[in-house]
Amino acid sequence: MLRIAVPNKGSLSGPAAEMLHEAGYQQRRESKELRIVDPTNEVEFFYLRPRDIAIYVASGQLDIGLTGRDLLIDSGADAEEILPLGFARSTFRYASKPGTVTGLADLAGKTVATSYEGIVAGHLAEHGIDASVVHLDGAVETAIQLGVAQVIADVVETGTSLRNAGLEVVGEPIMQSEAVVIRRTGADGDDPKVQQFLRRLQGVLVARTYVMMDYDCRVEQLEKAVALTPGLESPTVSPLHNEGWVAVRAMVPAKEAQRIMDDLYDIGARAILTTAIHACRL
Ligand SMILES: Nc1ncnc2c1ncn2[C@@H]1O[C@H](COP(=O)(O)OP(=O)(O)OP(=O)(O)O)[C@@H](O)[C@H]1O
Ligand SMILES: O=P(O)(O)OC[C@H]1O[C@H](OP(=O)(O)OP(=O)(O)O)[C@H](O)[C@@H]1O
Ligand SMILES: [Mg+2]
Repeated sequence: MLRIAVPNKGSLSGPAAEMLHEAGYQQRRESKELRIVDPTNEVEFFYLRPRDIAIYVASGQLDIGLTGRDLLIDSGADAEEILPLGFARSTFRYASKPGTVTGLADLAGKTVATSYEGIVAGHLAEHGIDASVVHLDGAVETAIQLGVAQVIADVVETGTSLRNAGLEVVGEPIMQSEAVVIRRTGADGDDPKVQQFLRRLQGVLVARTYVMMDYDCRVEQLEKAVALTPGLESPTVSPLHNEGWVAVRAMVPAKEAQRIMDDLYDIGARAILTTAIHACRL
């Protein structure tokens, strides 16, 4: 049975459970459940604190974990990222009161408050900056106002929390994060159960980012049309009853679907339809 760690709380837990559900896995019905078995898929899910997931996976007791890239790096655990999942996207940045710190070099001698001590200590050491780090559990934006630190290092998504606290970012982002699948460093990459799990999640990612496009076009326009909709392998082209016309079917990136429909229309394609993809195995 495959043993998988899933975030039990916080920003990652809802979208992670949703993705697993879309991939056909049974999920817990109630937020207090800490472990469930999905007998049909032969998977056991452990609902753990996002911060602890890399540690469990590195210990070898669990095969796979879903967590944030920033949490993985912060933990320093012996685990590696094997699939980015495209949700909980954020940057990790320094911030301070406007005018107090203008660049990275200004951090020397300052105190940085953060919940991600591992990332910050590593980043400061890498740049040879001698600053103190104070660990806080959350809501670190307030640390400056309350005099615990002059600088914070935290997750930034929309920037609303920083703005509300009257802070501005300092320097370039320390890292870009998103939810990721992790395994123990050097674990057997060919394990068929792990491979099947990853294929299912990849199927969800494709179903979320692509749509199916169908249209009719004249044979003379086919080459131009196919250039607009090359599909993943190659589009399906079938003859229509009306001579000189063909029907074309290809997957296209959802974000570009409207632009592609306009371009197809302009070269004479008609009856252009897009439909959602519910599941997929590439
Ligand atoms: N506002 C946000 N937007 C996107 N990702 C976020 C946001 N806040 C936290 N994350 C991501 O969530 C993960 C942290 O999850 P965790 O549950 O520890 O904290 P949280 O989501 O801040 O929840 P809580 O504050 O309730 O503990 C990290 O990967 C982080 O990058
Ligand atoms: O840029 P934004 O869109 O404002 O998002 C970033 C904020 O979201 C998270 O906070 P959360 O609400 O989880 O509280 P916490 O600081 O206590 O973790 C994070 O720690 C930032 O404070
Ligand atoms: Mg938080």
